[in-house]
Parts: sequence; C-alpha cells; structure tokens
Amino acid sequence: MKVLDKMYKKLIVSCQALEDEPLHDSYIMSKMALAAKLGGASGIRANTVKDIQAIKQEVDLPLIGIIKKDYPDSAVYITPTLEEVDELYQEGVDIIAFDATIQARPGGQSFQDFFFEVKAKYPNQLFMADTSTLEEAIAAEKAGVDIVATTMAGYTPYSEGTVPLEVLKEVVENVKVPVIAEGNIDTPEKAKKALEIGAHAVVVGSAITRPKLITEKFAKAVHALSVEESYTK
Ligand SMILES: CC(=O)N[C@H](C=O)[C@@H](O)[C@H](O)[C@H](O)COP(=O)(O)O
Repeated sequence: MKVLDKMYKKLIVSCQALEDEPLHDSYIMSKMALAAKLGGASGIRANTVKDIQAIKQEVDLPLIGIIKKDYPDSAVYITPTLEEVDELYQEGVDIIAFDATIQARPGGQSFQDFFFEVKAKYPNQLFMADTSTLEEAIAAEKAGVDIVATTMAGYTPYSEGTVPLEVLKEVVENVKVPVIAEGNIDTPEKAKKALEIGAHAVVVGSAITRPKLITEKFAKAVHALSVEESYTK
C-alpha cells in the first residue's frame, strides 16, 4: 500500500523535542514514537536524522522527516535549505516536509527557487509543504508538492491569530493535493473535526508528546482555582 493510502484519515503523531526542551533525547523520542504506535498512530513526524534513526529502531510506521535549523538571515527554520533535504533523503523517510511560506529562506532564496532545485534533484521523493495561509498552499501545489499542510498557520507574522481549522477548510476547498491538518490540534474532537472538514490525515504533536506544555495547561487551571479559594484551617 502506498504511504498516502496508509495515512488516509489517520492520526500521525509528531515526536519532537528541541535542545531547550526537557525531553530532548533521541532515545526518548523513539519511546514516544513507540507509545504513539501502541496508542494507534499511523505515522510519525520527527525532527533530525538522529531522532529519525532512533525512531526507526522502535517503529515501522510511515515517517515524515524534517530538520529544524536556525539560520541568522532567515525566519524559515523547518528544512530551510537543500542541505537539510539532502540529509533527510540520504537517511530515507517516506515524506520530507519543509516550510513553504513566502518568507525568504537563507541567502534570500524564495520557496519556489528552493523547491525547483529540490524536485530536480529528487524527482521520486514525496514532499509536504508546511504553509500558513491559503495563498501559500495554492502556491505550493502549483510548485508541484505532493501534500500541503497547515503547520505554519498562526506562526508567520501575517497569519498570527488565524484559526487553524478555518485555514484548513479554505485550503481543502481550494487545492487538489492531499491536505494534512497540523498545528494546534490539541483535542481528539479537533482531530476528528479536521478529518470531517476534509483533511487527508491529522498530525498531533504537543498535546501528546510535550508533557511540559500539557502540565502547564493543568497547572494553570488548578492554580487559578487555588487563588480564588485560599486555604484556611
Ligand atoms: C510551528 C512549528 O514549528 N511546528 C513544528 C513543526 O514540525 C512542531 O513544533 C509542532 O509541534 C508540530 O507542527 C505539531 O503541531 P502541534 O504541536 O501544535 O500539535
């Protein structure tokens, strides 16, 4: 079965922890992936070759690979250049994802120029475009990507405050390639809604694999109550 068929209407779990996050460790990410698989995930999204290698030891699910890297002259950090694409291709992942916003890439390169190079070098690889607006999704489809995703909705200065599921709906209505819902899908209800809207699959990250953020949500709710009701004996 082809990878896009395996993912159809399924849950993909993003297992990522950056250097400044408490779970930053490839072994931990591999166990997160295993937990996700046992819980019913049908795919994994992972960052860095090291994490991807560790995850491959634990699970045999379809993999979406990215490399997050900061460059001083660009706001684009998800697989920004051909160099990161080369690394992911050499490691081997089912889908390579990258930022496909209108923001300039390192060296001032546009998404179109970047993708032209990428596609020419790797014509048989599946590529997923992380976009923040309908316009970017349409442009990415036109450039020839295989999948568009709403990953960056709310994370570019010009998309701040947009509602991911609303962006998803617009994108689904206007592009023909499969659309993956990703970004701030933080409840099972929203994941289900994303698929009902027409997403091909849904990626959930923080709500499953970032316990610090999950704890913060609980702590905030609990502490708000403890401020209202002080303890007196
Ligand atoms: C904007 C950005 O850098 N997103 C990253 C993309 O890989 C990840 O940090 C997210 O966790 C992932 O997209 C899943 O989203 P959420 O964690 O909201 O379920």
